[in-house]
Amino acid sequence: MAGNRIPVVLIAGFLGSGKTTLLNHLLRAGRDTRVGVIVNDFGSINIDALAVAGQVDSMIPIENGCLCCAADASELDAMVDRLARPSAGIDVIVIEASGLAEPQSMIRMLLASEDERIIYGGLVEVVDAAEFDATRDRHPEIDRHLRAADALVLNKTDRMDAAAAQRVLETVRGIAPGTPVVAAEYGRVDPAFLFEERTGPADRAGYHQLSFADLCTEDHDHTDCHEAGGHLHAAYDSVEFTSELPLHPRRFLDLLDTRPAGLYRVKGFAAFAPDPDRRYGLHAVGAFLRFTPTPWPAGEPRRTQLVLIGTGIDTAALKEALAACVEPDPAGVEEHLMLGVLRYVDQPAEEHRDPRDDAAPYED
Ligand SMILES: Nc1nc2c(ncn2[C@@H]2O[C@H](COP(=O)(O)OP(=O)(O)OP(=O)(O)O)[C@@H](O)[C@H]2O)c(=O)[nH]1
Repeated sequence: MAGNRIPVVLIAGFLGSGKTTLLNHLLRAGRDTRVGVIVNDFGSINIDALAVAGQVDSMIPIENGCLCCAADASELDAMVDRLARPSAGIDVIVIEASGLAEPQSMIRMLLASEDERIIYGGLVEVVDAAEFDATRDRHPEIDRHLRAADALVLNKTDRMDAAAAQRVLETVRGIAPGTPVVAAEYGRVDPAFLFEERTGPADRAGYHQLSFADLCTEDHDHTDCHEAGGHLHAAYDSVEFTSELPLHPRRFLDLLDTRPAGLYRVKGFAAFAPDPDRRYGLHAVGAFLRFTPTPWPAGEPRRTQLVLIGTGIDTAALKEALAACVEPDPAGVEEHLMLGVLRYVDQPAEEHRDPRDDAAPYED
């Protein structure tokens, strides 16, 4: 009976748009809803999974490759099935796609699922309002992603003035006419916008959830884009970096401050030699850079783990440069060298922002 099926909601959006932040918000705000989560990150270190761990009823991380490139749907099917088993008591399953995912491929997999306990609950596309024009210039295929969405979250509106936000809103509405759009800061949207309304009656105004047939019509487009290199993956490389020894703050900051424009996304956790008791969550999205220090969770190794994603980057040189940031003699590094890092730490002045809404894990 379709009415009892567990909806599977897909959250997608370009690199750094705020998918994990939105997911963390939903997990906290939708207290009465038991959410099962599948998190698919681009690299082999699943930073996103680390960022939601501990806040979720049931989570399955997927590393090493984007789900949308999986040859068949069976892997995804098996995971969804695990979460949908009655003993898990899950009300809704949310899949966070990687920032380079091709949402149509994932929708197709979900619609093809023969699991009778689930039903595709729609695609929610997160848009970074502040980066929207630049991202669209580089990747016109983003329009196709917006058109596949059932709901759009225009995120990061705090990073621009009201007129600019309105202009982006109108552009987005023009690309995907009829699709509900909600403006948000730090992914703070009413969970009902994603969970209940998205899985509501298919005939209400504005609702145009894609059917399998719609996707097959777009297949042509999709195949072409894979082959012609239009798929977002085709243009991007990633570097993963792990170190058991802490980093030298100045050397690491120099590397970040001079990062090439193509290095669009950096995320992870850093350990710095002069501040051994704190773990520095790190996010760079385009030119934006921020560190979020929190105490190291008890029992967790004080290890630096980073994922760097970019286009036209020299991955070998980047790995070498990162290795050169490792400090073999942590005790000899002076504390004042942390000042450069602290420039990128948010001050508590951001009163209206609940820091727990950030993608970094605050619930130690
Ligand atoms: N100013 C501002 N920053 C935000 C907002 N939402 C998210 N961020 C920040 O943007 C950065 C990236 O957020 P994430 O939630 O990790 O983005 P993501 O889409 O999951 O990233 P990928 O999985 O790498 O594609 C983090 O530093 C967030 O704190 C927002 O509304 N305003």
